[in-house]
Amino acid sequence: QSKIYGSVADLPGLTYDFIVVGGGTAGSVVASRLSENPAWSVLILEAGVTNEGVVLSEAPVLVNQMLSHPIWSWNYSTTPQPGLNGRAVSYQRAHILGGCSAHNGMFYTRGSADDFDRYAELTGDSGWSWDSIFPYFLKNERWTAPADHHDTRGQYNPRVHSSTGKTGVSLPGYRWPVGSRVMQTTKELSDDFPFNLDYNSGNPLGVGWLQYTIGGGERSSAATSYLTSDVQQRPNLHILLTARVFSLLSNKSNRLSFNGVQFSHNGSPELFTVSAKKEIVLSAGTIGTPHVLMHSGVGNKADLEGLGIPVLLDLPSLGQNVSDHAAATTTWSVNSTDTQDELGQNMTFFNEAFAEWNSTKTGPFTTLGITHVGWARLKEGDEIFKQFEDPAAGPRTPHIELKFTSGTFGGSRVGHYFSINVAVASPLSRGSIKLNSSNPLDPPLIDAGLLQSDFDVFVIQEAIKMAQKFVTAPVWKGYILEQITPPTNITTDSALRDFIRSTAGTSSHLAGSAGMSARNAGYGVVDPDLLLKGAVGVRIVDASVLPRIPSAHTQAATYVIAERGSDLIKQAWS
Ligand SMILES: Cc1cc2nc3c(=O)[nH]c(=O)nc-3n(C[C@H](O)[C@H](O)[C@H](O)COP(=O)(O)OP(=O)(O)OC[C@H]3O[C@@H](n4cnc5c(N)ncnc54)[C@H](O)[C@@H]3O)c2cc1C
Repeated sequence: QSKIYGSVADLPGLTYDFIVVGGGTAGSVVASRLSENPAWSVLILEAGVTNEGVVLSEAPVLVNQMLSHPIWSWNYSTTPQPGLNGRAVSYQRAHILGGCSAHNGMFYTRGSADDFDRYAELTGDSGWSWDSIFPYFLKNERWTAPADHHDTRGQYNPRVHSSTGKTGVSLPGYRWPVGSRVMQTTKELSDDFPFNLDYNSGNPLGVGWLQYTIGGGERSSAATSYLTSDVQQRPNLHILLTARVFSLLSNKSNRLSFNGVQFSHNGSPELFTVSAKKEIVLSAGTIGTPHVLMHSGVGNKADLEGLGIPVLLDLPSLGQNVSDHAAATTTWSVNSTDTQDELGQNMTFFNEAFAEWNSTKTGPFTTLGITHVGWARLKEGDEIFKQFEDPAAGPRTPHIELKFTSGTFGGSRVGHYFSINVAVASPLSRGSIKLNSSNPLDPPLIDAGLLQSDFDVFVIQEAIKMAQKFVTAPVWKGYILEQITPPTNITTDSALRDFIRSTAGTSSHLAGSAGMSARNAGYGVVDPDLLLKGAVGVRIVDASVLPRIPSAHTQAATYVIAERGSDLIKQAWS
């Protein structure tokens, strides 16, 4: 008896202790944890569709096919980005139970200890420090053998992992040969690219084996790891899919208090209302959460008034301070056919690999072509720091990310390649989420702020130079044939910066639109307990509360926010 309901009429009632808006990465965790208490009733309202049987989500290698399909996406675009020479870029957000964890790149990267220590400092709550958060990483993570069961000694540090959590994490389960060249480079160019046994230890600097949210050869999403069939069958947990929340409703009291949620179902124009006896937990993500709140009358007063939305709470920080990891790619053609490109060009190989994955969950379908990831800092004392304040959280925090990829990164191109996708790990750029109209069905204005700061362009420029240095190690001789991107006729820094602005894109890591701040701060959206400032009844638990984007892909940080957020809710109501 799955508690996923097909219609509003089938719901057991219209009042619950907790209503979780958004069954995404964080929302799935919160609903799962809160419904551990059989005395509490929990309802998830998720706008997207089921994750059941979606092979493009389950088979790790098929993620790009999933991303090109509109049914599992909100199909957003950014506003024209001045930092990208005015280009507007497509902006992925998942429209499926499990949220972005069900269609992301599965990188499992926690960030630096400094990142979390800075959260503690910014919020005045030591509970967000690395040491305090560390047990939540372990509570979330279920370290798993890679799909090929290879000997993983020397590829990670077991002391910083846990095999008893929920979300499957593993090393690559199919070893593209380029991985051994990357490892050899850490020996041949060890000053620039030292090997790091485990970048998830709190000190990510160096090059290490990539850890993925993959278990048993399949993607492990928040839905598959926290909303398992036994959890879904709890009598106190209820899930309604294709339920699009329009706004939160306030009740009449002295203090602004929200206790209702208005939503549509299956795209019908009829609006329904459900009530929360204890709390509404907003987990609609960095775009969805401010969107719902602004349509509820919360946000920048002038902006809301300009759209004719009655203002209940003037909260100018809502939707501000968002950031992402802008990224660009360097690509070389190689003297080998044994790269991941082969899957896109050799149908026999593709079909055999798919059949292998279907029968044993092994083979090339169990991973992406990325074998390693590197994290690096700009040179200490670089001239750039005279012009810009260093945005990195501390000395263990990278400015640069390098993703070492067998094949083209995230796309297709005829031939065989090695790529290094580079990203700004600690961006200075900021963007915003704003409403476009008073119609809750209209997408918001998404300004991801990509490369808005010249500092971030400088970081990508230096990262591309690092990538080019990487392939000068002797081990690449005879393997690398020709540099494809950036084109070799780019010989000056200013031409390189032009290339970056005209080709760079997003990592889809948008965070920070409802940032945490200290209780007494005159800015921010939630307090350190994740409660909406200036109102009662609403807590925000998702990537929007990150006061700074971590120097890492954002799902691990989202998982720990959700785990700690669930504990904060339990403590408040027990
Ligand atoms: C393409 C892509 C690749 C990525 N790759 C990686 C990676 O490799 N590693 C990594 O660590 N991170 C990655 N990320 C980022 C990471 O997945 C996200 O930061 C994280 O999952 C965000 O979690 P969340 O809970 O904040 O939001 P989400 O997971 O987006 O959850 C929000 C949920 O709310 C629902 N929702 C929104 N609005 C409404 C509404 N009005 N009514 C009802 N429901 C609503 C959405 O449908 C969604 O299910 C990637 C993201 C994307 C998009």
